[in-house]
Amino acid sequence: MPQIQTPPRLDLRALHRSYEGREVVSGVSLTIRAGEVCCLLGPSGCGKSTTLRMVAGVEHQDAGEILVDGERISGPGRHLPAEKRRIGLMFQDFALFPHLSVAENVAFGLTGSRAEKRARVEELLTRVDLIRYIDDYPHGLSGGEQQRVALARALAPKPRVMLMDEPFSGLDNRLRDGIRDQTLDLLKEEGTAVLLVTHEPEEAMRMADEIALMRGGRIVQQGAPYNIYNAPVDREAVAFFSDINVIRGRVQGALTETPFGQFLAPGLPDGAEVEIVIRPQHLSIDFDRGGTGPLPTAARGTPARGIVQRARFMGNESLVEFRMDHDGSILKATVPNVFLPRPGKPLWLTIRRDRCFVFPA
Ligand SMILES: Nc1ncnc2c1ncn2[C@@H]1O[C@H](COP(=O)(O)OP(=O)(O)OP(=O)(O)O)[C@@H](O)[C@H]1O
Repeated sequence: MPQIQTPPRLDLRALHRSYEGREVVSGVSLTIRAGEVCCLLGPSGCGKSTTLRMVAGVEHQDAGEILVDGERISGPGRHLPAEKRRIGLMFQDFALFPHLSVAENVAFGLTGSRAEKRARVEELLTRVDLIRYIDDYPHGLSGGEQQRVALARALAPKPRVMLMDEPFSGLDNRLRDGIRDQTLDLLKEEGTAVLLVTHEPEEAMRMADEIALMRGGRIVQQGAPYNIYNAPVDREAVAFFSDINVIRGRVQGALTETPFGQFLAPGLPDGAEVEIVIRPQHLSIDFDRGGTGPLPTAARGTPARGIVQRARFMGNESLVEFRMDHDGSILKATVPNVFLPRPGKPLWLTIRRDRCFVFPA
């Protein structure tokens, strides 16, 4: 039997957009299936919101196509207006209509009989746990409750695609996690394809099935959060998720010699400069034993000595900064719980070789 492939719910093909001669979105392509959440993650100004606005239909791309369920809704010679796209929107300043009740807000975009509308409103308000406020007005609700009403309103007409731009950034930290989880559950149940824009790595890791890492108008890497975190494409991709340490070396015979031992540098020519990038939590600290450190191992390589510059307690871990004997560079290590050695103390560092990333400099 031939397999019938359903097209992705949302399919962006090589979108481009320039303002005043400057390209701010350069060839963005991605697909999202029904029930999946894709996060566009990147620093401010990298073109995330512009991409979202093109999908919403409030802005037109200069080139490229947008398809929903295989139907071209925007491309050369065709631009379905925003209100015909069946795309839901949820933005940071989600303003509910203050003069309409909670029920009227949720029913706003609905068509059908009174009874049908009422049934859908009740269904959604029950699912966001706000049915008791159905006849109240928005001003009486907390920020988090208003946010959930906004979510119910956006989902009420059963949009095929939901666009969310930093939807949780106005909420305080304690509320945010709960609302994120509830939102995610509801989006999954509804089977909507979600394109969510954020500049916060934690939000992307928490929400996304897939992350598209954006920089300078381009998607530089795309994949499951685990893969983006553990197999980053370049130094900036590592640095976007955490503090980093960089150890420099030069390639000789596909190997790079460093004070921490040799590293493989496959495919790089002799003489090439490389950067070995490692996160602070993957450095280990060991005591000085009269001028020597721990014995070298295959997993952790050779130890190198550094002098503690400062140590700070960060809540569930401690951050220790070292000035390294071999080149005076600063390396940072984090350790769980409390470890606060005095400045000036010599200690030895080893690095988890399976957690190092080697990039050409
Ligand atoms: N209407 C416009 N006219 C001119 N330049 C614009 C316009 N809209 C956006 N830009 C520029 O395009 C670039 C990308 O903006 P965009 O809002 O897409 O970035 P972003 O990644 O969403 O950032 P942020 O998170 O800060 O919104 C920025 O340099 C911005 O100044």
